[in-house]
Amino acid sequence: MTTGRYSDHDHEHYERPRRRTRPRTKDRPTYDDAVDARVVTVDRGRFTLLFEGRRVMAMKSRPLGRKGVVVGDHVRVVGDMSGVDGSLARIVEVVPRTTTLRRTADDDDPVERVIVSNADQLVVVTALADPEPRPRLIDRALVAAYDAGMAPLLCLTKADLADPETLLSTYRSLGVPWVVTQLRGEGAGDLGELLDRLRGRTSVLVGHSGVGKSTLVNALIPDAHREVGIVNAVTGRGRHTSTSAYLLELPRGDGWIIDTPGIRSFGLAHVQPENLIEAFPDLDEMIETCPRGCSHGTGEPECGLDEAVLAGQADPDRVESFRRLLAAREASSDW
Ligand SMILES: Nc1nc2c(ncn2[C@@H]2O[C@H](COP(=O)(O)OP(=O)(O)OP(=O)(O)O)[C@@H](O)[C@H]2O)c(=O)[nH]1
Ligand SMILES: [Zn+2]
Repeated sequence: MTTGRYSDHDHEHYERPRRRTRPRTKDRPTYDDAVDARVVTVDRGRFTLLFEGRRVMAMKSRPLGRKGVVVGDHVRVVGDMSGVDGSLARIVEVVPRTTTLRRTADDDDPVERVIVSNADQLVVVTALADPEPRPRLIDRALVAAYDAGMAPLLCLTKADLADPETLLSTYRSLGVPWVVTQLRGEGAGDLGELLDRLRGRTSVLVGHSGVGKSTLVNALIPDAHREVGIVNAVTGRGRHTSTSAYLLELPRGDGWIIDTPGIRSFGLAHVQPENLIEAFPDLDEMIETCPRGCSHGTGEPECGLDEAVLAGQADPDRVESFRRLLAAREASSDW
């Protein structure tokens, strides 16, 4: 018997349909004995899975073909699930993803790739000072979040060093929720507000080097042991042994976070103005009158957004913020 479960469903939109070189086998195994697990991290083709509270190593099995398996994936697995040294299970299916976050193409790899799946919140970690906030990068992260259908959260670290007001004024009209944290200096350590925002969700933490992301992860999950500090003077990167994303469970089952030491920028080339404006329901209805092919950017002739502003039907700050994000798609800046 064949089931649809192992058909060649492709959840990765970046992949062009591939010509099938082998006929679909009628007698493909159905893996009734497969169990559910979640991908914790990926290292050179080997996957660390979480299964019944323990870590199990696994590899992809043949039926998956070239389909990617990424951190955050819920997978179906067969084989040795003992997790003992040297054991290796096999991933036979990737459960359809609810969200995907991609990193940008780069010189080494011209394809935008999914790096993390099934996260519902993107936490943009930014220091209020040392290093200075980089609004362009925040904007790009927000575009990635809106496009992926993930809720954005600004996490402003090092509140002992600077006041958040200047930065927040830039994001107020976007309505992005925010929390401030402080893990050094007097009165440091209260993460209650952040924990409230993380509870019951899977959150991806992104941020460029030195913003205090590892410090934060270690404070949230004391046995995470993420490496802190020492930025390499030559590469500008932290001294991470691994650059892969890593899924961690918050204490007391309060939710999941995915740390992403390796992400240096987001793939936004695929983001269409129409995808982005969907995250702005108040503006979405204003573009119905736009001429065909309108990109809704600044200076577009007869864009419905301008008309709505003139008619007092749209908040000019909202329109400006939307257009700023639209323009941030094109900026190519790394973390
Ligand atoms: N003043 C101040 N310093 C902080 C705070 N949180 C972290 N730091 C310091 O900022 C530096 C960078 O912290 P990390 O946690 O390594 O930053 P990171 O974002 O993980 O950076 P990479 O490891 O390079 O990816 C360290 O020296 C921390 O001690 C804070 O709340 N206030
Ligand atoms: Zn328009």
